[in-house]
Amino acid sequence: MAPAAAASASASAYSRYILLLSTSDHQFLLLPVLMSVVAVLVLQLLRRSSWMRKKMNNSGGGEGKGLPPPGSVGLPLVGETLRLIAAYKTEDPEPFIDERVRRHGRLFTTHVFGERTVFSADPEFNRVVLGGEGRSVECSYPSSISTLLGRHSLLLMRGALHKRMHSLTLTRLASPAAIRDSPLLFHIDRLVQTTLDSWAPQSRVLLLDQAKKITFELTVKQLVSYDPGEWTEALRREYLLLIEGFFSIPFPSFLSFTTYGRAIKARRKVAEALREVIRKRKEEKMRQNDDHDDKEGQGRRKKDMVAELLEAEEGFSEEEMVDFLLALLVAGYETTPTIMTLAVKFVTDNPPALSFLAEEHEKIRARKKDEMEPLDWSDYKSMPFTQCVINETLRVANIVGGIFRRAVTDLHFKGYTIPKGSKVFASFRAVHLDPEYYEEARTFNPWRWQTNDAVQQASGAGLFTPFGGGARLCPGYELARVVISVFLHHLVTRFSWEAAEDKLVFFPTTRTLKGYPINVCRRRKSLS
Ligand code: HEM
Repeated sequence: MAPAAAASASASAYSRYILLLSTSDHQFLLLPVLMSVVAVLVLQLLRRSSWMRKKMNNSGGGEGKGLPPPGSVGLPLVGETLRLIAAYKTEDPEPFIDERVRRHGRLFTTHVFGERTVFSADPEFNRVVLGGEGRSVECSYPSSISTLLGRHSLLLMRGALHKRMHSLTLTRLASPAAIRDSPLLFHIDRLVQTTLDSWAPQSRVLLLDQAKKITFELTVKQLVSYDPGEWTEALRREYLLLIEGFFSIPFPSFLSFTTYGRAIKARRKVAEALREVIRKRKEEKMRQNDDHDDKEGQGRRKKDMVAELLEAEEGFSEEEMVDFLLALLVAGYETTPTIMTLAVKFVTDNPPALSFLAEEHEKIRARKKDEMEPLDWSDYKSMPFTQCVINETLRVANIVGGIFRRAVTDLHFKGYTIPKGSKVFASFRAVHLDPEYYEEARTFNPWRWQTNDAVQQASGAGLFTPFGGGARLCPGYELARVVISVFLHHLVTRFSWEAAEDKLVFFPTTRTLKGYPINVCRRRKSLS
């Protein structure tokens, strides 16, 4: 989630503030609100005149200089935020973008979440934005979000350190080679099976909760090598409070009774727990270093993220390590489980896709010696239709709908000039659901990914970017696929289910309203 949650969370915090202002029992706020409206109007007039000056200067300028993209900035203060929220709270938010693309083209100006924003539904422009990280654009988060993430988190790092830590995360934690050559796939398989075995033979489960539990336990294992147990559960309880903070109004943190205040307190506790682990591991490492002949001890050394950080030549401080680990814990939490859940929802709603999927996994199971045998890398590589289901879920659900960036130079594109300092939103969703690029774009059709190289071609053209791209390409992209695949494997080979009534919404994040309750019926059990 991190980026997704962080982006949509900052959006959400602002929108809640706006919604609060618009309720009638807050008349005592009327005067300050009126004064702010007047101030904002004056500011907008001033800004407009500075844009006009820029326009005039540009009109005589060289090639590539031009006006900012056309559009509408809506109401003072709120801009088009309320319209956007209203659209994204429904099952069909597309008209919000369709309407503006029809009126202004794929690059348009709007005003959302407190700021004039250039909105891109253009795959070419999105490629420019993704590729321009650190040169023409950079990501920026509000301070309330940065405080929760920690200033040394990967999401907030820049420059050479970001490059180094991004590559470390990718190669050590989540690259195909890291997964293939380590016991990670075994751990994933075991965690999924243990969770599924904990379901009563006939029961109702909230699929999203179960998926979140699996991904949290897996990430803890990868970061600090702890197996599920009391420590992990206690950490998860604090962590859930922390996550809520991303979606709350950032009241001053000393107001500890507010959601944001509680989140800050929970962050301190999570950080303290991680700091303690780091200290213990430092002591262990020192003991092992003192005893050069302790071959057994060296063999016991853990190969997790803490080990990587302790061995890094940069010599990270405890605070840096804590921030880095904590943000990784946040990163996969909303995204992977939501895609796990929605993949199940979409195939449940599409019986031919479900039976195709089940057939693929039954074939894999049939090759196994016994029910308990975990999946291996070659099994994972023989799930072509599962990958189609995952791609199509990513395309249709768009858990990370797009990315916010700030232009650090003037951007010139198709005759427009986007002035330095502008906020830009590269919408992946708009491209993924554009009928110009996808046949029957708004229909779930996993078979569209069956042709050779369909993913590579679409990604290369900027038409399929669920994991972003460029320097900030999601380092968890393969890990997420593996976890979702293993989960689908065990679910479809061991259970049948019926889904209860639920509804898909897209604000403040993409999710089903009730967490997708399903009534499951066990067909067989693997672990005893
Ligand atoms: C289906 C699951 C996932 C999706 C759709 C997803 C999507 C994304 C996207 C679009 C970005 C780019 C954000 C930007 O450019 O601002 C990103 C970044 C990131 N993702 Fe993921 N992600 C997923 C799972 C994971 C997992 C499992 C991890 C854990 C390792 C992870 C860790 C991160 C990190 C650390 C970043 C920040 C990278 C940076 O700023 O350098 N993600 N993710």
